[in-house]
Amino acid sequence: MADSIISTDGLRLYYGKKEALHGINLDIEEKKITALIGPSGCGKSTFLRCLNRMNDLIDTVTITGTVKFRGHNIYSPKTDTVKLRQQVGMVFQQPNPFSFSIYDNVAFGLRLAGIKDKQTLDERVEKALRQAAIWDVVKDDLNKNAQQLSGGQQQRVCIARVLATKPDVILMDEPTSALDPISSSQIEETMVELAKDYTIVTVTHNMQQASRISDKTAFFMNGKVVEYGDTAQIFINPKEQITNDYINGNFG
Ligand SMILES: Nc1ncnc2c1ncn2[C@@H]1O[C@H](COP(=O)(O)OP(=O)(O)OP(=O)(O)O)[C@@H](O)[C@H]1O
Repeated sequence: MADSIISTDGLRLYYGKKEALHGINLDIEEKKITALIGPSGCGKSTFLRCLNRMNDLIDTVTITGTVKFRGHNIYSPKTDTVKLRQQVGMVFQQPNPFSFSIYDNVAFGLRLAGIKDKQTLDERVEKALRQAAIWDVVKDDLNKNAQQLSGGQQQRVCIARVLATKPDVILMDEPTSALDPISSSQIEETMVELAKDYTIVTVTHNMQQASRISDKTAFFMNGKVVEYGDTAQIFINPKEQITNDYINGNFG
């Protein structure tokens, strides 16, 4: 059996009194792409944000159950959330570079981690931009404001910003939905390349994207996982009729 890097057990999340996740048990396999699919409002983003404690930033949220990252419950009071978010980084739907230079965007997490040495910063920034497949485009323009790049380029800088801190897991919340088709397919290629070294969990509404790039798929409905398995099995031979109906666009 493949190794899981993250596993959730009985994970429940409440916004105030409303329960949005109803006891999720899911194992995320290392160095694979896992796609979270399901109709709008079923809890995909909420679940994704539980994996690096991003929901802590919302006051009304209560969480029960466990989320283990490499065997440690990340909801333990001992967890250093800054470190956790370096290990389990996040890329959002809207590219959100800070309004400062490309270099400073990518170096941001490194400086936060206390790295000051110029040569180390230069090396790590270059490596991250290469991994995000944008080094050749920006290498002569590192001082340019990142917000002046195209949407697809901005998203790559955001991916580089996450990669710079050497995460194990990259969470992606609809990372291509705000991009044009060419930029989207380029980001997809980058995701497949990155999955050789990193674990990726991605939320997507695009069934073709999920079937093209993911290894594993979890189908969510009403705050529960209806079905989870190898992407080929989920798309070709789902166990549940409702999964089949969703994948074939009968509702959504
Ligand atoms: N900050 C919040 N406060 C209160 N309720 C919320 C909050 N964020 C999400 N919800 C509710 O939790 C449920 C799950 O939302 P979530 O955004 O996780 O779904 P989703 O599957 O990612 O949806 P979409 O595909 O539309 O992005 C929904 O009913 C939503 O209204």
